[in-house]
Amino acid sequence: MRRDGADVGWSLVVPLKPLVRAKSRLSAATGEEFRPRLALAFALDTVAAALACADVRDVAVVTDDPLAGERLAALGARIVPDIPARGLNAALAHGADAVRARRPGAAVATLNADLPALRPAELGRVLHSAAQFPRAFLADAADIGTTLLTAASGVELAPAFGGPSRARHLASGAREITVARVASVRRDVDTGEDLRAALALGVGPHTARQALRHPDGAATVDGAAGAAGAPPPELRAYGA
Ligand SMILES: Nc1nc2c(ncn2[C@@H]2O[C@H](COP(=O)(O)OP(=O)(O)OP(=O)(O)O)[C@@H](O)[C@H]2O)c(=O)[nH]1
Ligand SMILES: C=C(OP(=O)(O)O)C(=O)O
Repeated sequence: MRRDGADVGWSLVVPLKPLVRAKSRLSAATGEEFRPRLALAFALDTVAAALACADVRDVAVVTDDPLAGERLAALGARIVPDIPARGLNAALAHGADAVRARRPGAAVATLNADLPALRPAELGRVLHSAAQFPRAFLADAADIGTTLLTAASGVELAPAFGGPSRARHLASGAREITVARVASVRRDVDTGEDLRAALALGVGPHTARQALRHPDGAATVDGAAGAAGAPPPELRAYGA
């Protein structure tokens, strides 16, 4: 609550599967051992960048994973236990309910946990645009899925994620956000190719560290950095 009494700022809901099952489509590119570590790194970079966004008031992570819960709570996120075996949309509705149980007038935004290149200022631009509509969403980089869905104060979230969710969210009456210069908010990582695209944008420090540890990762990160010996852009603190 601001000093003038206004109840402002977005409450974010971030869903995260147990790490043992997360990012299954990445295992072909990264190997089974590395996949859960990367899934955790993506979530840490996503949540750290979200918490650094001036328009974000708080972040609730819906997860049953004990390690991820501990690490994300240490960043400042609230951990909401999942409803087991009900899937992503139930987890998101549950997270929004948990937020609004504490703050009934909350404006809620869901954000996927696989956005390792997320920039706080870009998330801010998306949220400013979303604030004009009762419900709004941002399509993923492939223009097929969704990375963010918002519901204004008093509006039901009604999430319809999974597969081609951009079309589903459009059909549900949510407004598509088309603001420019928000590539990092759309850059979800499901495959090895997506990971290379995120590294080229510049990922947060947790993902950068994992990429450097991976047998093939150092070459990828050096490639993204450009000049040999220069500090990779991925290792910089979050910038605009
Ligand atoms: N809490 C919770 N989060 C989920 C659930 N299913 C998916 N998610 C999260 O929702 C986002 C998008 O999920 P998916 O694309 O289905 O799963 P993923 O782990 O990212 O990738 P794949 O395993 O390759 O499908 C990610 O942040 C997931 O961790 C669920 O049942 N509960
Ligand atoms: C669940 C979704 O994401 P993903 O691309 O990770 O499957 C979605 O876009 O609705």
